[in-house]
Amino acid sequence: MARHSDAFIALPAGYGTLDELLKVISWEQFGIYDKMVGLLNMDGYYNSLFLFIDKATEEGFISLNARQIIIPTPTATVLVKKIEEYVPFHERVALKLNCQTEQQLGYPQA
Ligand SMILES: C/C(=C\CNc1ncnc2c1ncn2[C@@H]1O[C@H](COP(=O)(O)O)[C@@H](O)[C@H]1O)CO
Repeated sequence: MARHSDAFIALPAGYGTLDELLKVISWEQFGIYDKMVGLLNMDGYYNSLFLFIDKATEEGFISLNARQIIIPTPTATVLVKKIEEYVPFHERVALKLNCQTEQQLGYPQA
């Protein structure tokens, strides 16, 4: 399913959504996908997650390039606009993996 998607978005939710969100961010980090990862940060729901991500970036656990993978938006309207305007840029990722590697790692197939 991920392979056929135009973008990944997460709405305010719980563990299951966080699981999927962090997974696609990780895939993007390794260059498996280069699709927009949008977060509907309605009423600042995910502000504390961004505080954590910024701390991890400051501490060097997340690269500055990888920090930019996730794109927060305050409303659904802005989220859709950002998806329409999104331009992929692979240079932000540290390592480019291909589909064969993806299969070897056991990532889900479409
Ligand atoms: C095996 C995989 C994922 C397992 N998790 C889920 N699978 C399917 N549907 C899910 C999963 N986690 C949540 N959901 C659905 O999303 C709703 C929101 O959940 P959240 O925990 O509040 O984010 C929930 O109601 C479920 O319908 C593959 O990676």
